[in-house]
Amino acid sequence: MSQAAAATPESAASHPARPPARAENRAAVRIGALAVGEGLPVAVIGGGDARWLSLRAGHGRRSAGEAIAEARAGWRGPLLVEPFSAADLDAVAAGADGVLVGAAWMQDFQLVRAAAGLGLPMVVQRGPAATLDEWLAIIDYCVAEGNDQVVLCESGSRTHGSAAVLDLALMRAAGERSGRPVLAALGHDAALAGAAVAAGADGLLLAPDALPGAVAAATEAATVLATLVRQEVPRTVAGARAAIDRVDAALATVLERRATLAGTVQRLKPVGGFAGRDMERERRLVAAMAHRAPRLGESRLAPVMNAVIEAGLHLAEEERSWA
Ligand SMILES: O=C(O)C(=O)C[C@]1(C(=O)O)C=C[C@@H](O)C=C1
Repeated sequence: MSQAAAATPESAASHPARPPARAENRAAVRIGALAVGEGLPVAVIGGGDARWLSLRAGHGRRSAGEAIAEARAGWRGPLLVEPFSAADLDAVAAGADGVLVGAAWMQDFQLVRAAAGLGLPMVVQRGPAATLDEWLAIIDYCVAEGNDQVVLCESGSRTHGSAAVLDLALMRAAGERSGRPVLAALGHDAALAGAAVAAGADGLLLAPDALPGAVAAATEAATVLATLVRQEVPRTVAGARAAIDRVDAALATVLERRATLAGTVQRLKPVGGFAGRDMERERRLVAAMAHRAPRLGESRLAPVMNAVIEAGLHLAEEERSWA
């Protein structure tokens, strides 16, 4: 660390916090072409990565075969299906890539066993009053049927008759204790997508009819935020490039935001733009950044930040309203 960096007030005294190291790549479960639990990216089910269909929604009045065929007609990717009863299981086996065990019937052991017997991957939602032990016990029912492909999905507890409250600590504990991938069921609202990703969700489950805005917000959290809060260790060129693409997505988001803020400073300063350049301020911000990027260090960061700052100043001059 240089003396200048040590003297910089913006810089933290201690080392920057590392994203939590979580047991990535632990026991990935494949749902069709989608691998859940293989690290990043976090899967968005009910979004671009996979769809799901609930036969419960129709209370068994609709033919399972027809409903699955209809879902398949509009979607070629991975499809999860939640059966209404054992009568649906043949159609599920024929047309689905995985079975969703809904929160309402997590403890219908007969149906869970029969569904597990299909051999398809199982996504097991936690019943609204189920404890962690009761939830994890469902894995044993599946394994007893010879089905080891289990993903756990936290879908919330009911408190005082209100909407379900997602328990992200429980989701995390379920992942750690079981060594299985975990999902967070967000319903129609992606407001907790970032929190779920930070808490270690391997995937987000949105309602089948979630609006595009919610899908976009969940996808953004799964891509951009996940990169900032989770570590990944790719082992192939393709994997490393995919990881770089995610980092670049985060970098672009941050660069755009920085350019906007730099433009604000130009408008507010007595002398803005290149004419008002403050090299001492630039030196100090590079020194502060070197704390978070110690291997790059000040000497490598300085030209990068010079380019970033100059791009911001050019943009501000183009959009000149401060002059
Ligand atoms: O902080 C300022 O005074 C700015 O104008 C912003 C900014 C920057 O982009 O960070 C740009 C030019 C200055 O030389 C220093 C910093």
